[in-house]
Amino acid sequence: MQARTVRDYIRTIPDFPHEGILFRDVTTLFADARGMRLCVDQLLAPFAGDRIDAVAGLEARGFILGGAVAHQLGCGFVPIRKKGKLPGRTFAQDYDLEYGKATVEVHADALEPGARVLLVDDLLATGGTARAGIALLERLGTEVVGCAFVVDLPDLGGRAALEAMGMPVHALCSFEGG
Ligand SMILES: O=P(O)(O)OC[C@H]1O[C@H](OP(=O)(O)OP(=O)(O)O)[C@H](O)[C@@H]1O
Ligand SMILES: Nc1ncnc2[nH]cnc12
Repeated sequence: MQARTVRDYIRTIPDFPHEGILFRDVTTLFADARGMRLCVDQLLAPFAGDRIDAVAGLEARGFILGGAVAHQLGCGFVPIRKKGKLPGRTFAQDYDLEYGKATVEVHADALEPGARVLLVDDLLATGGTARAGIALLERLGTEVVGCAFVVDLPDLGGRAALEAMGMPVHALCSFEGG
């Protein structure tokens, strides 16, 4: 039977990358033409009436979605990368992950102050990555109009943390229990 919803295309792999983690694998969603189309359309739907000047995506899976969303909107794409990958002058932000610690960076001249930016990633877990991305975008003087994710893991608290900051959060599906 044909998969119907975005959630149906996502594969769960237990114990990756560590024992006890249920890894929600979006490669099976991205590999499907209809799945990708559903993702891009649904990620944008709540922001249809908003002015969006740019899309920012979080490395790595947020690049795949963010590029497609930016193309659909007809605006530019700004990568928020793991430490040490961007060649120009950067701002950096440390953060905690569900399984580890990391640092993300953005080019200091990536966007004009006042630009209205949509932040895109594949998955929201603790929200540490998204909060680091928002902090970088705000350091550039931009306004983050919202965050759009394919997957929310509500038990890990990311949505609650973002909403407590007053950030609009849009997720296409959720998995209870991590
Ligand atoms: O809400 P959080 O707890 O911060 O977790 C969510 C982040 O974790 C995953 O990326 P990961 O850091 O595994 O990097 P990758 O996309 O480069 O594999 C996912 O793609 C999000 O970016
Ligand atoms: N459970 C999970 N599945 C996929 N990516 C993740 N990033 C953080 N937690 C994850």
